[in-house]
Amino acid sequence: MAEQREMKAKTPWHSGKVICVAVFFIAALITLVAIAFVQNKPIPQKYKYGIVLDAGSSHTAVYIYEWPAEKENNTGMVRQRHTCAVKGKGISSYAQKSSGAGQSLMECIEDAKGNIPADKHEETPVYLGATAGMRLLRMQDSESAEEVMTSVKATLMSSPFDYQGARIISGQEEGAFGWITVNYLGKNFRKAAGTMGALDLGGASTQITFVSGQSVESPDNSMDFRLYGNDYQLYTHSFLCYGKDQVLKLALEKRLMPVETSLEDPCFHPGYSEKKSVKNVFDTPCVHTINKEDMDKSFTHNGTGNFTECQSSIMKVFNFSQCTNSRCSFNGVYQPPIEGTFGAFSAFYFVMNFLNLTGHSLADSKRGLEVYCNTPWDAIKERHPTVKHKYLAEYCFSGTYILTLLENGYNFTFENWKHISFIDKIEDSNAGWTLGYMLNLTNMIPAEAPDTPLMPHGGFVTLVLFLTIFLLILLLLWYKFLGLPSCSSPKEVV
Ligand SMILES: O=P(O)(O)OP(=O)(O)OP(=O)(O)OC[C@H]1O[C@@H](n2cnc3c(O)ncnc32)[C@H](O)[C@@H]1O
Ligand SMILES: [Ca+2]
Repeated sequence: MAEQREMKAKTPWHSGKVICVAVFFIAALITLVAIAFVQNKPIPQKYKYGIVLDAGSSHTAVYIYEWPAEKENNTGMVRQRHTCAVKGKGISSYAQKSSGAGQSLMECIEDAKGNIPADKHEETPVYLGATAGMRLLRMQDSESAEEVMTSVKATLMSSPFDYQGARIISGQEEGAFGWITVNYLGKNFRKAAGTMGALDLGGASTQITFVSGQSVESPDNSMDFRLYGNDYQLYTHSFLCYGKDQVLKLALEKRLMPVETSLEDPCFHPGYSEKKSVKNVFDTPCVHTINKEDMDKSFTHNGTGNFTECQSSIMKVFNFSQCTNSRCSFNGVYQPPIEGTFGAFSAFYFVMNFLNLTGHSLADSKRGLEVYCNTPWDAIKERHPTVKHKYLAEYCFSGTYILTLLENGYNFTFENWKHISFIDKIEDSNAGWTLGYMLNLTNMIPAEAPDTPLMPHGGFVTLVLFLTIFLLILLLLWYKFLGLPSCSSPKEVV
């Protein structure tokens, strides 16, 4: 008996208690591994969607955004899922037949239906923001502007989406939301490095927006935001009539007065010659009104292709003579000194990208344009047979305008020119005001930084699993080298 007891004491695996403990260990281990697997398994992601229609002066674009439902307050989580370009011109071109404005959106609304899961249609907000084209129409004919807006509202309200409004946004909003978009996409709000200014060149207006170290002197140019726990005072200004289509009319107006039958233009290529109607130049509130007789005339627009002369003629569209603030850009508009880096998008990008000037210094850009503007029109057409005729004819003018606006208008220098990046998209999402507009209206940018857990959930579960296995191994090693702690009473040991 004594021998048997001794044997059992030496081979504790035979002890009922040990078997019991081992069974519990193994069961606990299996449970832990199972929990870790289940918790770490990717849960099917739930997405939310939002639609913004950018009713610009030249055209309307529909943007569909998507984001993971539970992460909507994190910077950089919303991305552009899809875009649809509305056929035809901008909604302001439907002034004489307002019902056509709403009708023109139908195709892209159908397209959006196919791009968002049907069960999400009802909860997907849809917004429309109209910009400078509608601002001009409102100035010219407020009744027609109202009718056009009523028409687009009706179309959006009849869609299955959650209609959240259609309005003409202000120039300050256009500038500020463009700034929010580029900095949200660049994840700059939660970085110490600071933010990026935004430069937007549309067809009818242009915006400049940046954080200025100096206090903004004029209240009209100041916008305050508190985002992710930081305060930003923005300088922003929108120049109505200084988008690339309207500014061409301003430049032509200066050269066309008094109305002649032909016009020699250094901003168009040598050999370019087209008959145009005077009405096409003077049909906007951006230029002076002329008498009806002159309005019905036409003129021949001849190119002479000279960059330096083109620049001098473009300088005439800016007024540098009056400034009631400490400093101004042009037309008496206050502007603090340029600071930091800038993202330049829309036509800034389209034009500079076409001219292959997105990565060049200001001096090289001027040299490039000198050669380009002087190239005969026939050679240009031959080189770019597929490019839209209107764009192609105007790249010399547009490029020269961009350089003049940035250097002489906004006071960029040869030195800080390199801080401008000409951008179209940031990580597959277009730079523009629409994303910032939606983020703001859906309260997706919190004023205070959301609390973030120390580590992601998956990491936490994995860490707990590893620590448990580690403890189990320690326990086994302890048993192997020191034996099982005795369960018998001290009396028996004695
Ligand atoms: O902001 P607003 O002023 O309302 O105008 P928009 O929103 O319609 O203006 P866009 O940025 O869409 O375009 C700016 C201008 O660039 C023109 N544009 C678009 N694509 C272009 C391209 O590939 N090359 C040259 N010009 C282009 C367009 O016709 C406009 O005149
Ligand atoms: Ca625009």
